[in-house]
Amino acid sequence: MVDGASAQILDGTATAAAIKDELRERVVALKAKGVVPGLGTVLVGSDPGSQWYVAGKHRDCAEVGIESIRRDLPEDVTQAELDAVLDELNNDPSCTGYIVQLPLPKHLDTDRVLELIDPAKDADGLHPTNLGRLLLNVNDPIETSLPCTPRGVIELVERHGISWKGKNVVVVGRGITVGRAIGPLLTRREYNATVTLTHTGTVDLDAHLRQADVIVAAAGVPGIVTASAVKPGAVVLDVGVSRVTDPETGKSRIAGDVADDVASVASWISPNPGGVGPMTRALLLKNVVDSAERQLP
Ligand SMILES: Nc1nc2c(c(=O)[nH]1)N[C@@H](CN(C=O)c1ccc(C(=O)N[C@@H](CCC(=O)O)C(=O)O)cc1)CN2
Repeated sequence: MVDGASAQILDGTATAAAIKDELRERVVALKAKGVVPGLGTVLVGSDPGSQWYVAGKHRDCAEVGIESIRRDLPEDVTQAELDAVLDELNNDPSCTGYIVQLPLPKHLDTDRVLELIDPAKDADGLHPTNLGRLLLNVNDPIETSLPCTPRGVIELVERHGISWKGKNVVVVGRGITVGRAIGPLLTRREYNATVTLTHTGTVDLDAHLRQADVIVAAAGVPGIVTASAVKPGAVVLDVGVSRVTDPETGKSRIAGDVADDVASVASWISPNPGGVGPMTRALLLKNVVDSAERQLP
């Protein structure tokens, strides 16, 4: 965008609401065939952000008719006690899929926890088997869950009539939930994008960004993507979530990875909040419904 114009909005709130409407109908059809989808959540500790996300997941489930099971554990839960809860959910037939809210307190072993989730019940798509299947491309068509945020980013763009085909995509951030997982998806023949994975150690990040038709900013570094590094007309997705304290008000707020002035250069931009976050939640529900449908005889 140029001449004082502002980018169009990739509206995650409205798109997530449309996805939930579709899921509601699919849940009704599943129940008519005797399959009741149920999402479990495991929350350790009392981090306000994590509590808010988990409460949101249960509200979302109620909205579309998915049953939900909640396991809230104290901050000082032992690894053995947590392992036992995972074992219980793995063996609970009413729980068709579940997630462990991340991050976990430091004394717990996140890799072990993700490995203990039954891959068939891994609603986040973060079990090593499921991430491996994504890399090996055996999960195409989808047979087990794919990570929710990458799926959310892809659908948010497509549902605004924008094709990924032939696009040069620059991803910023190498985390497991977004950065590392989105490349293997977007390079599938179905999307045919070309993906460059950059990160906070990349030399001359801005030079990479200037080549991008689409930027997926998921580094968790407030304002790392600035207008001067964005090609006019690029599509920009802000996935970053950092909590910062406003020096003027003293209040805490969410800061994304994309600086405000990028809206004057990009053609489309996802707001934050209201962009990728609601899509992450909607795609979690979609993972649960997809996996319940795979259980149909
Ligand atoms: N097990 C997982 N843990 C975490 C994941 C995940 O996908 N699986 N992602 C994030 C947290 N997250 C979901 O769990 C999440 C983050 C943000 C939002 C969201 O809707 N955000 C709102 C703004 C919220 C606010 O103002 O605080 C928005 O973007 O509009 C949903 C889900 C880390 N952990």
